[in-house]
Amino acid sequence: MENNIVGKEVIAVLGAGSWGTALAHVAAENGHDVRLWTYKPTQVNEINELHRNHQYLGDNPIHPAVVATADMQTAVRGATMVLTVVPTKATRQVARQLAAVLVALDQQVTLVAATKGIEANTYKRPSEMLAEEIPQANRLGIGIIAGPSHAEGVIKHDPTLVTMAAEDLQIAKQMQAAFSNQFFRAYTNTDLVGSEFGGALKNVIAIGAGAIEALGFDANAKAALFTRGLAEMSRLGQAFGANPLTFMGLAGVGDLFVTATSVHSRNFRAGLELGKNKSVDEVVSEMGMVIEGISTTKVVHELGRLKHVPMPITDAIYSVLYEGKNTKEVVTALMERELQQEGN
Ligand SMILES: NC(=O)C1=CN([C@@H]2O[C@H](COP(=O)(O)OP(=O)(O)OC[C@H]3O[C@@H](n4cnc5c(N)ncnc54)[C@H](O)[C@@H]3O)[C@@H](O)[C@H]2O)C=CC1
Ligand SMILES: O=C(CO)COP(=O)(O)O
Repeated sequence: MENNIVGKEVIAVLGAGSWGTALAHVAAENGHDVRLWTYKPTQVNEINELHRNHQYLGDNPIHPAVVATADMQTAVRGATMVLTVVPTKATRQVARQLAAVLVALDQQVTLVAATKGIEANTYKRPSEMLAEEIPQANRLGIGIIAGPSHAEGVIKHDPTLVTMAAEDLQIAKQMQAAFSNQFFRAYTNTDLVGSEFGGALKNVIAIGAGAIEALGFDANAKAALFTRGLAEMSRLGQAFGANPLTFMGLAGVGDLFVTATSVHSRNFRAGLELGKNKSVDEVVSEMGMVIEGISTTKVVHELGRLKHVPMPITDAIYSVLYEGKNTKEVVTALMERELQQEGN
C-alpha cells in the first residue's frame, strides 16, 4: 500500500517545529500539495532550498514538495485542510490569524489541531480554541491528531500509528485517508474529548517518568507510575465526558508509553533533568522546544480540584515544578498515601 489517498488535497500546516514539519513531510510523501507556514522567515529558505529544518529535525531530509512560506495567506489559499501545529499557548493567537485569513479568502477548510495540551486559565482543548476563534469552524469540521508519534521517528519511517479524532466521522476519515501510508497508519476515533485529554495528560506522567529514571528507580517503579498515571488520566477525562476505552488505545496508553520511555520525548527529558535537580527555567531554556507537560501539569492540577477528581501523581509533579519540592521526597509521600482499593 503506497497510501490510502482518495484524492489530492491542498494541505496547509501552520507551525514549522518538529511536529508540523514531520506532518508536512508525510503529507508531501502522499502526493498532496503541501504548504508549511512558519513565523520565522529564516526557516523558509532552509526548508525550500536545503530541504532541512535543522533546529528541530537535525539533518533529516524534508520532502522537497514541502513549500515553506512566512505568509499565512499564501499557505492557506486554496487549502482543503489546515493543520495547526504550534504550542498550546500559541494556538489561540494562530487561530485568530487563521480566522482572518479564511474570511479574506472566503474559503472553507477542514481544521485539524495537532497540538497536545490544555490552555491555561480557560482549560480549553486545542479543538475548542479553534472552534471559538474561527467562527465558521463548526460548519467546517474540526479534527485532531493524537497517539504515539515522535516527529523524529515519523521522519525516519519508524512504523507509526496515530489516532485521527473528530466528532464527525467523515472528517476523521478525510484525515485518515490524507495521511495514511505504509509507514504512517491512522485510526479514526469519534471520542474527540478523550483523544485530546490523552494527548495532553500523558505529558505530565512522562515528566514523572523522567524524574523516576533520574532517581535510579527500576522497572517496578516505572510500571507503577504508568499504571496509576493512566488511571488518573482516564478519571479526569471521564469527568469531561471522555470514553474510558480511549485511554486504552493509541491516544492513551500508546502515547503514554512512547512519551514516558523515549529519549526523543521533550517531556521525559525534562523530567530527567529535573530529577538531577536542575531548575525548571534551566530545563526550559536548554530544551529549545516546547515542553507541554510543564504548563499542562498546572492545568491538570487545577482541573482535578475543580472536578473533585483525585490526581495524586499530577499533584506530586506539580509540587516539584511549582513548589520546589524534591523528587525523592515526593515519591516517598506518594508511597505513604492512605492505602487504596484498585479500580478507583
Ligand atoms: N514533536 C513531536 O514529536 C510531537 C509534538 N506534538 C505536539 O505538537 C505541538 C508542537 O510541538 P513541536 O512541533 O514539538 O514544537 P516545537 O517547539 O518543535 O515547535 C513549535 C513551533 O511553533 C512555532 N511557534 C511558537 N510560538 C508561535 C506563535 N506565537 N506563532 C506562530 N508560531 C509559533 C515555533 O516557531 C515552532 O516552529 C505541541 O503541542 C506538541 O505537544 C504532538 C505529537 C508529536
Ligand atoms: O506527543 C508526543 C509523541 O507522541 C511528543 O511528546 P514530547 O513533546 O514529550 O516529545
